[in-house]
Amino acid sequence: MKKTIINSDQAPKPIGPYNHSVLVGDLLFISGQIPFNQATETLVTTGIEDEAKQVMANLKAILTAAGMTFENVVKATIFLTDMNDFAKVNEIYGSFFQAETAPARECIQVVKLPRNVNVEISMIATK
Ligand SMILES: C=C(N)C(=O)O
Repeated sequence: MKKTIINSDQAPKPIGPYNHSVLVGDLLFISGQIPFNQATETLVTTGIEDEAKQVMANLKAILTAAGMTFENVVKATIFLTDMNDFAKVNEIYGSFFQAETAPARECIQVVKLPRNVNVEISMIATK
């Protein structure tokens, strides 16, 4: 099995022993992204919509580094600290996909996320 590590300098530096993404065959496994803005080196704390937008921007940067787009995404996992944010996050997340071809997905409420953020999203994409 050949693993190719793909990182992006436009996405937040990993905060643990992981890489932004790992390509195995045609599958790209993208680590969960939190709302950290690498350009300003700050966490986005201005509300769940802004957090979700930053997470999607980080995911886009990693997809771009791998030569992919959101069109390539086949699976997503959304972690929320408050399921009451579901509708707001859905609206932002949904703006990146066509409903007919949107990836498979699950959405899970968790007690806590790294750096006390309110949303984290991981993805799997394919060439
Ligand atoms: C933010 C992460 N993806 C992590 O800590 O694993």
